[in-house]
Amino acid sequence: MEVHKKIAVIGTGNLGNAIVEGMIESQKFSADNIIATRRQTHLIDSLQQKGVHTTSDNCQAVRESHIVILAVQPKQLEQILHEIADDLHEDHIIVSVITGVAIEQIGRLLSKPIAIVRAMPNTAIAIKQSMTCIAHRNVSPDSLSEVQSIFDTLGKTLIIDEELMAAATVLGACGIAFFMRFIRAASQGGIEVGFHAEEAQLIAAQTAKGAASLLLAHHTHPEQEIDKVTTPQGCTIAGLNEMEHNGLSSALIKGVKASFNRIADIT
Ligand SMILES: NC(=O)C1=CN([C@@H]2O[C@H](COP(=O)(O)OP(=O)(O)OC[C@H]3O[C@@H](n4cnc5c(N)ncnc54)[C@H](OP(=O)(O)O)[C@@H]3O)[C@@H](O)[C@H]2O)C=CC1
Ligand SMILES: O=C(O)[C@@H]1CCC=N1
Repeated sequence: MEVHKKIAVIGTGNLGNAIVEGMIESQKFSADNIIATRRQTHLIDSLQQKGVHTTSDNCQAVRESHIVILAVQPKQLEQILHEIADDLHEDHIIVSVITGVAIEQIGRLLSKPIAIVRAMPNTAIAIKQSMTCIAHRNVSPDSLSEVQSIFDTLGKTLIIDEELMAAATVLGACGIAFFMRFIRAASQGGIEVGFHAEEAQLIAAQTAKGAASLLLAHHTHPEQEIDKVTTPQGCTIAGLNEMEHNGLSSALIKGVKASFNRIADIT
């Protein structure tokens, strides 16, 4: 489905940039219909070269758009809302990808009846492979499906209760960094056992993609797929058990919980 509505991304940093890149890559959005803002606009010249309208004028971006994606850091939100409040009207849909800020908080800061949806994508949105969790309160079915269809073109989506948004952030958004670190460690191991760095990374990354794809295609539990790899008295079980003796699963679970606990301190 093509998206013809004008979309403003307020705060085109790491995530905002990935969102815009994904929209362009998908060819479902015309670059003409995307307005990307940040104060240092020269840092998004690459988007401008692809036809995106770039500006530091958040109010103009809001006036010219229908959907407003807020992608600034949590500490920058209040000032942004103050700045754009007068230009927001009831036909706008706000999509906040900001960590740790509730819909109710945004609504209170705006004190206007505007549809607000929270979305939690990850940086794989740049290549249309995001996992995006979406939460809303009292948004019309049409507005919700409009927002969901945007993220559907950029990966997979799941509608969740807002209470689960912090958990979604950790598992889905921070998860990109967690899996990257796993791939880096696997690559480093691969170098120890004989590969050049680029070869080791290719093997580790494609293998990680294959493992994830198996779960998504078969709808199996990871242990079922592990059982198919662990030949009796073989090298896989020897390696896996050594990793577990050193706390692999425990470290990952503790890391997820540490990230989750940090979200409560963000705002
Ligand atoms: N990075 C990620 O993987 C994910 C991030 N998030 C959330 O997304 C949000 C953004 O994170 P991230 O992209 O990492 O952070 P960044 O700091 O990279 O991006 C924030 C951007 O906002 C811009 N900005 C700040 N103030 C203004 C302003 N007054 N007007 C316009 N633009 C402004 C900054 O640019 P400049 O200084 O030039 O104005 C900056 O590029 C956060 O709330 C984060 O929690 C959610 C999921 C994943
Ligand atoms: O690290 C952060 O706070 C943000 C939220 C999820 C990914 N990056």
